[in-house]
Amino acid sequence: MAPVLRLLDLGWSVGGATIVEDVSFAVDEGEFLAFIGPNGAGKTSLFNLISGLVPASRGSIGLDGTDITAESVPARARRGLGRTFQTSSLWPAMTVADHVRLAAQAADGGSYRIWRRARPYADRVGRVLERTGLADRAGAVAGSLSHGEKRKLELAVLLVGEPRLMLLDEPMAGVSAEEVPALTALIRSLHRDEGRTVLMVEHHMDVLLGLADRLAVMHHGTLLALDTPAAVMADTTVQQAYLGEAL
Ligand SMILES: Nc1ncnc2c1ncn2[C@@H]1O[C@H](COP(=O)(O)OP(=O)(O)OP(=O)(O)O)[C@@H](O)[C@H]1O
Repeated sequence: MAPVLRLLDLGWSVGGATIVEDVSFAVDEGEFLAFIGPNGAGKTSLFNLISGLVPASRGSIGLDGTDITAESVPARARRGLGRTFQTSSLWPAMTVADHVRLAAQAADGGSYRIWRRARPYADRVGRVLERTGLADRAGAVAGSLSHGEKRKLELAVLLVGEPRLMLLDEPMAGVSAEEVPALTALIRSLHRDEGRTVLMVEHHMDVLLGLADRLAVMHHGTLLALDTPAAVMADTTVQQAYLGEAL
């Protein structure tokens, strides 16, 4: 079986600086691969390359055996690749349900036209809000949500497009300690119960240990290690890269 995603010598340079360098790895269907690494290591840049937000300077990206290196963000999304962002991408004055409805319209190839009729999307929106635990917040504006609810809404916006491969960039960022377990359980369920392939950047190892099949360590734009969590944590090169800090 071909891997879902295959990166080969992927690189990105901007303004004379090399941000991502010679990154190669493959991800199998249904796998959960987590990315760790110090600030500025290139994790978000790598996600930008995979999702098509920035063009690759070198190397290639294959999805289901097709070379998508030159494809646009929407073309990749149509193939089932979706992502969330490290910083919140919500409209504070728009309701939870409208966020998901507009994302559904966009996923159907429509535009983000706010005046389009809501009814055809009601069932789909309802299902996604139920799935993400936001059904009772459907009429609330995004600005009134807790940080954890905002992260769930970002997942709902992603899920309504039915991605098979989800890139989650620090989905716990800004979330209170009390809200982390529910969000972790939701992400685990999207992976284990629905079989979605997940790539996730996360700084908190305690969150990742119950989720990730493999850990990828980024350092200065390169892939320093890629292995099971236990093997990565025992890797002396990784330990040195973190200057003795506990992972
Ligand atoms: N558009 C850009 N132009 C110039 N430099 C950039 C650009 N985007 C990112 N960088 C630089 O590339 C490096 C990697 O950034 P990136 O955000 O990918 O790291 P990261 O591992 O995701 O960090 P963090 O954990 O802080 O989110 C940083 O030094 C950053 O300043």
